[in-house]
Amino acid sequence: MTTPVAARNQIGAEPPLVASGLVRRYRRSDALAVSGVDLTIEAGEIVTLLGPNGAGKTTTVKMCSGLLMPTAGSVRVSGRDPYRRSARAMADIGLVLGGDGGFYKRATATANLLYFADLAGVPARERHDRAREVLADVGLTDRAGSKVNELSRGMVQRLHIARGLLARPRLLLLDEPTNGLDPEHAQMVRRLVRSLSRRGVGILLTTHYLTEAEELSDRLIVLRAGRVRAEGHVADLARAGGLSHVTTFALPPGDPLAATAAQRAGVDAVVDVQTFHGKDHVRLQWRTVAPSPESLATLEEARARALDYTERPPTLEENYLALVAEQPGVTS
Ligand SMILES: Nc1ncnc2c1ncn2[C@@H]1O[C@H](COP(=O)(O)OP(=O)(O)OP(=O)(O)O)[C@@H](O)[C@H]1O
Repeated sequence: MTTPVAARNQIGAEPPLVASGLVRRYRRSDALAVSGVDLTIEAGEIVTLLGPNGAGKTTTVKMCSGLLMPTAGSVRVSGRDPYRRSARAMADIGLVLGGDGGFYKRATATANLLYFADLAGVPARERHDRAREVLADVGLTDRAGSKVNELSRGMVQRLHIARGLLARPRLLLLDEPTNGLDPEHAQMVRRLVRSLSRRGVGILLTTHYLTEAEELSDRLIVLRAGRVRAEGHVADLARAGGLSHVTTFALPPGDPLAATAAQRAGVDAVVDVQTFHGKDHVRLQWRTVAPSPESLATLEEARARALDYTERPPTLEENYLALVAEQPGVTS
C-alpha cells in the first residue's frame, strides 16, 4: 500500500533531508553534543526531535541547516550539500531558530522581510508579494508596518517563522516554534505546519510540548545525551519506554492504602503519590502485564474503595519520561 508520505514523495526526486552519522563536538568540550544521528525526512513528512535540555536537538537542527558544520557525517538537502552554500541549496532550507536576535530592530517587519527575501534569493519582483504572504501565514498582516522593537516576544517569534518561509523551502527546520506563543497563536502555527506539510514541505521540529509533538508528528525521535534513544510513532515509543499500562486512583489524605500500594506495587510499577485538591492521587505505571499477587491484591482493594479508579494506556509524556529517565543498565 502507498502511504500518503510515499505518494507525495514520488513527485520530488530526492528527499528534503538525508543526514547520516551526524557527530558534533564543540570546542572546549570533551563530550559529544551529538553522536551518530541518522535522519531522513521525506516530502510532506513532519519529524519531531524530543529530548531533555542539552540532548542535542538544536545542534542537530543547525547541522541539518548548513549553519553548523558536523564534526563527522553528511547532510544532503534535496540531494545537495548545504555546506557548499549554493544559492539553490540555501533556498531549499527554511531555518527558524527564534530568540531575540536575527532582525534589525528599528526597521519594520516588512523591511526586515524584504531584506531577508533578497538574501534568500527571492526574485526582486516577487519580494513584496512574498513578504505579504508570509506575514499573513503567521497572522501578522496588521503589524507589517511596526518596527520589530515594537512587537511582543510572541510576535517576534512568529516573524522568525515568516522569515523561514520566504524562499518557499522544501525543508523547514523549526526549533521550538511555539515557544512563548499564546494558545491561539500556537494553534495557528501548528495549523500552518500541517498545511506546509500537505504542500510537500519536509519539516523537522523540536519541541518540549508533548501534546504538540503527538498532534503534529508523522515520526518522533527521542534524543538523550546526543544519541537516538528511540524513534517511531507514538505507539513505538510506548514499546520503547517499557510501560504496559497505567492505573490511577485517589484516596482521602493519609489513607494507608497509598503507602501500601507504593510498597507492594513498587516491584512491578513506577509509583507516584501526589497530594492536591484535598486527596492523595496514586499513579502506578506498570512495567509488566503480569503484576505480582501482592500488586493484584492492592489493586483489588483500590478498585473496591478508592475514588476515580482508572486503567488506561500510558500517555506520550509518561512514555517519554520513562525513555529519558536515567536508568542503570539502559543503553543509549
Ligand atoms: N556553542 C556551544 N559551545 C559549546 N557547547 C555547546 C554549544 N552549544 C551547545 N552546546 C552543548 O551541546 C549540548 C547539546 O546542546 P543543544 O543546544 O543542542 O541541546 P538541546 O537539546 O537543543 O537543548 P534545549 O532543550 O535546552 O534547547 C549541550 O551539552 C550544550 O551545553
